Amino acid sequence: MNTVVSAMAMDYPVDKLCVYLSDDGGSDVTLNAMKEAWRFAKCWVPFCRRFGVETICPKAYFLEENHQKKDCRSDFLAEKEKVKEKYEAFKNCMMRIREKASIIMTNGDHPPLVEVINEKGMNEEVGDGVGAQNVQIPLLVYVSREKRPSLPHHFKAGALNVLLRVSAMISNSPYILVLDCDMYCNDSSSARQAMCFHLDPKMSPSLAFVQFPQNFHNISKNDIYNCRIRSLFTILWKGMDGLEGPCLSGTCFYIKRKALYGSLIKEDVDIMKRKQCFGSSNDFIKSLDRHYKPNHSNFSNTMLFKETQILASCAYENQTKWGKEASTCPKTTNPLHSFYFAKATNLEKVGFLYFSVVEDYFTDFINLHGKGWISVYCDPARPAFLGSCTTNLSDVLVQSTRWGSGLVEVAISRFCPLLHGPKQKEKQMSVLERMCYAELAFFPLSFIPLWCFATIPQLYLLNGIPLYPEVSSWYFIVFSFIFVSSQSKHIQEIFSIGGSIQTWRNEQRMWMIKAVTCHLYGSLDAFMKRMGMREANFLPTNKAVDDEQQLKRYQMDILDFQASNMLIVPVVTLVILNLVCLFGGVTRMVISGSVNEMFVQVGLSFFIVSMSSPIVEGMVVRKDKGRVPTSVSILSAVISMIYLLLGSLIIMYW
Ligand SMILES: O=c1ccn([C@@H]2O[C@H](COP(=O)(O)OP(=O)(O)O[C@H]3O[C@H](CO)[C@@H](O)[C@H](O)[C@H]3O)[C@@H](O)[C@H]2O)c(=O)[nH]1
Ligand SMILES: [Mn+2]
Repeated sequence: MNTVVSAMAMDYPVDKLCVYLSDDGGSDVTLNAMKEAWRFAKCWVPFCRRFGVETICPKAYFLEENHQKKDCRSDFLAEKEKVKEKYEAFKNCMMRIREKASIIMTNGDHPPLVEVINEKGMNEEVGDGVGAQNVQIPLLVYVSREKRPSLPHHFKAGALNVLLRVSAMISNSPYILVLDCDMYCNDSSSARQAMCFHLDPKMSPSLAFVQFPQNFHNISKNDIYNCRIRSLFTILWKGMDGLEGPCLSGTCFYIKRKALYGSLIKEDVDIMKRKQCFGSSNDFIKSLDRHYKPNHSNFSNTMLFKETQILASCAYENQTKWGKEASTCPKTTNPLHSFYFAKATNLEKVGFLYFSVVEDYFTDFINLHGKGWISVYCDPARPAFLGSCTTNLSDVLVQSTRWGSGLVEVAISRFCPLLHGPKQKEKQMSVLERMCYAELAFFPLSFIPLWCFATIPQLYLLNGIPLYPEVSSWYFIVFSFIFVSSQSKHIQEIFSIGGSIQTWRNEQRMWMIKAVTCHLYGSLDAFMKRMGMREANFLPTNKAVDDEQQLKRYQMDILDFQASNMLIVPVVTLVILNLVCLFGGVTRMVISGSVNEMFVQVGLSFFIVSMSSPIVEGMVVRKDKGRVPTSVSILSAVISMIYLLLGSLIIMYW
């Protein structure tokens, strides 16, 4: 509800701002809460506007109240007290709504419901005090699309497409801000900032979206899990901004509605063709017209109401081009065949695309940048939006697995960024921009070299067999140059944004952990999907923190190893393996005096072990609930022993 209220309080003409909330759970709790939020907005919005409040998210505003610069105007103080009271009442109301609700299982089986929130149906107990009755606030709309267990709903992309259609009927604004439910607006001027780009006559015709970085309000001091995804938002996106613009990042972007509709909105396209593409709704087709002005005061009008229900139904997208295209390709196992098929047909596709669970990346690559649109990165000093980051290892790994799976899925499909090209007459993406997309799609495959580096040199080290050049050899310089330069690049990047050596260690560690777990599983998942052995799924990240202890550990920068065995065991196994080999290898090296030959292997193991010190600590020193469970340590030790034993036997007798 803070997301909703903060969006409504943005500094933008009231009649041009409409807020839609998509409730995939289809729950009464959300709808009732929204009605209360609307009521609270009636005093919050005028308050923000009148006093130029910067922190427009009420929760954040009242939390930081004590740190604000003192504004002592008496009318402000009086008003603020009143608003605060209302806010408390609003909070209590939320509690009551939540308590009243029985345990609702969102079973993914409910009809569509679109409702414009307004006075009607509200039990009138307010009306006093602040921001009297007749204040104008932005329109607020609740949208819950139809869901049926047997029909695919395409996760977030599906929800966004329903929002696109429904909003076309009610407000049809040409620019849309997309926000995840775990983010809120932190700067009232972000819409105006974005419009500076969208209305710039030079770039406007080809500009598809303005991307803001994802920032988080709950990141711990040292960011042990690298939740801020530093390399994307501070390096890669800025670099791409120098080409044709950053990649769509799922949230915090202002997109041009037209960019998502494709080329079929050109005026000369006939209506039948449009219907084939956009579906059968006449009203929706009408909304594509440049001069169409919806009239939402008409919403009570049953016709409009009925139309939105149809647009939010499961069946609406059948035989249309919403989100798909991939399905029009005949099933074939020959990737080259399907690749050429795609080139030949290159069908129009509209909205957010369904092919991959990283709908943002894929939609952008195929439909936006892939079609010659550009984007802009806007990273103002005051974060425009703030979100909740994942605060425990388990969530981080689950989320990264999903990303890994979605990206590799694209990399190994006919949409592979290195192969897929647009039609001749469309504008081509530059080679460099394309390489950025390829790097994103392929990076999860780094699990292959990382697994090798973490297991093979160690096995040979233990057996006293050198694999790398001796320190005195010239080739040694090549190896050390690569290692040192890549690490210095990383360190330089971090220092340039004011990070510390601690940040560098955390990022290195998380990179290794993710590579050996998430990226391995994500890639396997993608390969299995490709072979038809698995269906797409989207595990949303936790939205509520219910383990206080866990949160405390996060805030104290202590790793929390409460996660499924599947995610933890590979990591612990590799750490034990490296510890054992480092110990054995160094002993052997000292005894036989083979420092010269074994230096690189010892160095590699030492590097891995030193980066993993918190894991070793979690195994042997810590006693709290977040430590590495003893059963995991034992299992991992057994696995690494088996590996070393079998490996050594093979080396000896091969
Ligand atoms: O079936 C679904 C699944 C998700 N969502 C929404 O999608 C958003 C993102 O989901 P979340 O669970 O927060 O996932 P994250 O891993 O935090 O999301 C990141 O990764 C996604 C792609 O995997 C991007 O779309 C997001 O913008 C990006 O923040 C949320 O608002 C969800 O409500 C739906 O509406 N329907
Ligand atoms: Mn999220």
